[in-house]
This record gives sequence, C-alpha cells and structure tokens, in this order.
Amino acid sequence: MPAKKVSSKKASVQARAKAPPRTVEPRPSSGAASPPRLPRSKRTVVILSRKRSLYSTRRLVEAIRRRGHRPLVLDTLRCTMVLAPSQPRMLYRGVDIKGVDVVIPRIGASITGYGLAVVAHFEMMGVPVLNSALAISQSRDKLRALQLLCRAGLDAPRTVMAHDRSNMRKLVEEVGGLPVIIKLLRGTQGVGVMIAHTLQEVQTIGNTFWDLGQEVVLQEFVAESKGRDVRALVVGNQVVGAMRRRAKQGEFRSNIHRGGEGSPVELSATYVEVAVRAARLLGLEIAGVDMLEGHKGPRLMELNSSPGFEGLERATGQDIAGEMIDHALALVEARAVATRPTL
Ligand SMILES: Nc1ncnc2c1ncn2[C@@H]1O[C@H](COP(=O)(O)OP(=O)(O)OP(=O)(O)O)[C@@H](O)[C@H]1O
Ligand SMILES: [Mg+2]
Ligand SMILES: [Mg+2]
Repeated sequence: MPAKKVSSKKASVQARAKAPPRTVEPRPSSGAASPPRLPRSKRTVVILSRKRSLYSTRRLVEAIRRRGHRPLVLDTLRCTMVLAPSQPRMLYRGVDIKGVDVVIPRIGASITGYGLAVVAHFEMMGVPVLNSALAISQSRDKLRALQLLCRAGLDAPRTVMAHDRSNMRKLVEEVGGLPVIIKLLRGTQGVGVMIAHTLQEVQTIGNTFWDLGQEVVLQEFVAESKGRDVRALVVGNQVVGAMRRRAKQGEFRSNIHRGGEGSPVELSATYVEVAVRAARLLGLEIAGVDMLEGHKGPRLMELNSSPGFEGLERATGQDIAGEMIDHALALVEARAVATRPTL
C-alpha cells in the first residue's frame, strides 16, 4: 500500500509560528476576505540542475509540461551572475534570463558554493525559489542543522563536535560510549558516515579527517534503529511520501546508494509532525527528512534540501514530482496575489 499524503494540523500551526520570514505561504483561495485570484497564465519554471537526464530533473520537467507550463533546465555552473546597483541580472550562455516565475534548485554537494550564489542571485532578482540559499546552506551543514533543531527541542542522536583531540575518551562518553558514529559535516549518500567500535578506531578515523582538514562530529550510534531509517519527503507543510530504508546485510547505513532497500511506510502523526516542523525550522519548502526510529520516537539525523526521489517514487508509486511542482506553482500564485496592486 503506497503511503498516503499526510499532514499534521498541529505541525503546520507550529510551523507557521516559527517559520522564518523568507518562507512564502500559499494564501487561502476562498473566503470573503481573500483577494480575487489572478487568471492562471503559463508559468516558466526553472530547474537548476547539472544534467537534464537525471531522474529527478526529468520527472520535474514532465510534471511542469503536464500542467501546461514551461520548464527551463539551466545548468547551475553555466549561470553567470551580473551585479549592478539595484539591478542584479543572470546570464545563461551570454543571454539575459528574464520572465522566470519560480526556481527549483537541485544543487549537488560538489557545487554547493557556486550553487548557493546562483540561488541567492535569483532571490535578489525577486524570483521565488524552493529552497532559499539560506535554507540550503543551513541544512547542508549537518552540525548547523542539528544546532537549530535541538535548540527548538527536537530530538537527535547525541552529537559532539570538538577541535581539541586530547580527550577522545570524554567525547565518546558524551555520546553514550562505544560504538560511535563519526560523520563528515557535509557528506552525502552515506559517504563520510562511519562507525568506530574501539577508542583506537575513533582516534585513527578522527585524526585522518582532521589531518586532511575535514571537520567531523561524533554521534551516538542509535542501535535500536537496526540499520533502518525513515525518509519523509516534506513539501510545504505536508509529508507527500515516506519510506523505510533497510541496510543490506553487514552494513549499518541504509542509504539506497549503499545497497539499502526502500519500502513504503505509513508514518504516525508524531513522525509527520517532527518531519514538517524540522523542515519549517530550517526554512525548507522541499526537504528529504531522515529520521532514525528510536525507542522513544523519531530522532532526526539530517535534512536534505535537494532530495533525489527516484527511490521514493519507485517504493511508493506516488507522484512526488507533481507534488513539488504543484507547491511551486501555488507559491507563485500566492505571490502574484500578494503583490497585485489594489484598486
Ligand atoms: N547516529 C546514527 N545511528 C545509527 N545509524 C546512523 C546514524 N547516523 C547515520 N546512520 C546511518 O547512516 C546513514 C547515512 O547517514 P546520513 O543520513 O547522516 O548521511 P548522508 O550521507 O547525508 O545520507 P543521504 O544520502 O541520505 O543524504 C543513515 O541513513 C543511517 O542508516
Ligand atoms: Mg544527506
Ligand atoms: Mg541521509
């Protein structure tokens, strides 16, 4: 049974209260107080993506076309930012890009720096983006993300970050003892997530990364998750699909890229609420929220701002691309209504 689209009323109320000001919420389309809707016109939706042949990019393009709108796939690295007082412009292969209604950035980890600049530039041109540069940057740094989530009272595996290597034993104790997870701050697809069973291993792995100039965190190993985790795809204030991923034999990482297998899961209200709240806290309109199933409920690991959804669509049979595009178009319409001059 495919997972149903689920939303949490409570979660969305909390989310609205805590959402950063950048986030545009779709306005209600009915009711005496709402302004009349503008007639729907053909919209230009930009997908920032290195390759149009990627599954998620192809599916987004299809979804835009199916709704009668215009997709435009731009290779992020071919976008040129032109800065001028009060007049930021974007060139693509030397030509000015104009008339863009909304941008969906699919920024891979290898081009985070340049990608963030391009997304921010679109924002400065007044174009709505899902997700904003701020939201992408704070979710991509796993420590920063956990700081924001923990400050708001959400649960995550115990995590420490230190620069001083002199007392590793104490750091290991802080996260609950061996074994411990050692994690690169900006890894993806399970690369840079390791498990250490002895203090010696912690020291060797930690020293290797520190000597390479890479920052790592030590994290409590959530043993009860048994090599499984939950990926919830949040779009706006809703979870539009969810799967449980199970690691292959002999592996603790459940990533599909590490051989894990996904199956649809019906999330409880708590998991939905936590996933939506976490996305809102980081300012993400679209988020792949990874949670471990702890004894006492969901434990947040990370939020992905350009989540691939091939595994999720295959596991659940749901039209995730369509959900993302519907939400992007709703934001465009909401903004058009909000900025419409009153007579
Ligand atoms: N503290 C932990 N306890 C137990 N297992 C963990 C822990 N942290 C990570 N894992 C396992 O390792 C996997 C990868 O971790 P994480 O999601 O942080 O990395 P990632 O490389 O960013 O993955 P993604 O490809 O989802 O972006 C998780 O899906 C989970 O199965
Ligand atoms: Mg990740
Ligand atoms: Mg993950």
